Amino acid sequence: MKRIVLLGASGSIGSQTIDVVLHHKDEFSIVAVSVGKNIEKLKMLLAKIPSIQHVCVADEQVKEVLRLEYPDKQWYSGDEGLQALAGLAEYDIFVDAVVGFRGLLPALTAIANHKVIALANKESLVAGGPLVKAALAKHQVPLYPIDSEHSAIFQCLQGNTHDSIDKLIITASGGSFRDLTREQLQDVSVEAALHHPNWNMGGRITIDSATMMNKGFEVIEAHYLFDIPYEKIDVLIHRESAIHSMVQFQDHAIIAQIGTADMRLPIQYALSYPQRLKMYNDEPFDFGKFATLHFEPASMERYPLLKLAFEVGKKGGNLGAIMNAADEEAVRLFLNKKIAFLDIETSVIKAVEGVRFIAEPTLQDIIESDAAARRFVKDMWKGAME
Ligand SMILES: NC(=O)C1=CN([C@@H]2O[C@H](COP(=O)(O)OP(=O)(O)OC[C@H]3O[C@@H](n4cnc5c(N)ncnc54)[C@H](OP(=O)(O)O)[C@@H]3O)[C@@H](O)[C@H]2O)C=CC1
Ligand SMILES: CC(=O)[C@@H](O)[C@H](O)COP(=O)(O)O
Ligand SMILES: [Mn+2]
Repeated sequence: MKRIVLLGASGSIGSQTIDVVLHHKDEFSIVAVSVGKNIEKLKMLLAKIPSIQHVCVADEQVKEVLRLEYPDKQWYSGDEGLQALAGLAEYDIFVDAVVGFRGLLPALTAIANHKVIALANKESLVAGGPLVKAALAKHQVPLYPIDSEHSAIFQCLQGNTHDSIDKLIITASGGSFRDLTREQLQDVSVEAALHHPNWNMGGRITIDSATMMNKGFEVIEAHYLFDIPYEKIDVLIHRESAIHSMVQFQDHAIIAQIGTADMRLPIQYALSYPQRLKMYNDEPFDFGKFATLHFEPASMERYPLLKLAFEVGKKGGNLGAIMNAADEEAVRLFLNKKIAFLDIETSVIKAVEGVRFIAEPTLQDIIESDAAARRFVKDMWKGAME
């Protein structure tokens, strides 16, 4: 029985992780969860999953109220609470499914605590890739990707050596606005942006898919996860999201992982690796629904944030932290209808140019760069927020 600590239990990945766990009760149990503000969902989880002993919520006062209601649980709050869950002794797998930069410190704590990492929180690698890699090596801890493309690549690599890889081919749906020109992006709505063609996900990542910031993050994530130089990572637009990514080998063989657009497979594989468990929904991929698959190289002109991510990845330093933080703030402003869709790109590009570059950042530098990039974007749009 593998015991799981799950950050972000109320979110899209969190909910699907719980679904996987509850369908494999002999394999997994959840001992700790965190949510942000969704207390209704938390109460539902506590009623349904008695094995949960430790609970973290975002707000300290909310925690105190819940402590009185559920005195048999251990309660935590805020970012310190997330780290406390990561540092618990009695568990096996740390599932990082909280959104944003706040996933980084708990990931580092869980690694230092010698727990197996199942990583959905790609921001940890975008902002702190070298720190995460160094910690994994130091503590000899495995990390399994949950992100669908990286799970696909991880699956394609099974049984193949690193030196046999020619390149990674990361597929991209193109996002909510893939059929619009850049001119047509001027005044698109939040509601339209939140309508992803193939996946049902949290708000931030859905907007990131539309700007292709998500794909840029995934390029950096792949660079760190698989130790592959940026020159050997391609992005291919594939509208159907049937092929979740591919690896081209030295002999030009290409291995692809195909499946329904359903995160329960990558989540389950990260939890059960190296085993493959039965998928309980019994809805295997239906080739009849995918008679034609489309492929097209991703245009760097159409998607400037994808271009920026390659540049940021190659320059390294604190630029990943700056890019992620600026994007987090800009997406929040867009979702709150304070800025327009294309202002997200402007915010991120200007923050990457404007916030001080540090070539070899410490963890403290990364934390400060994150804060500086957020201030930069807030200052940029001060007028819009009043
Ligand atoms: N959704 C997907 O299919 C995929 C997601 N990912 C990655 O997985 C991660 C999670 O994404 P997703 O599940 O879509 O996101 P969601 O927005 O659906 O969920 C985010 C989770 O983080 C919690 N959270 C938000 N703010 C805070 C806070 N201030 N303090 C503590 N917890 C907080 C939310 O809590 P609450 O709602 O209670 O406020 C929720 O549990 C991201 O890093 C994303 O990039 C990667 C691949 C696919
Ligand atoms: C499900 C998943 O892994 C997301 O990151 C997904 O990749 C988003 O789709 P696109 O970024 O390809 O639009
Ligand atoms: Mn992905």
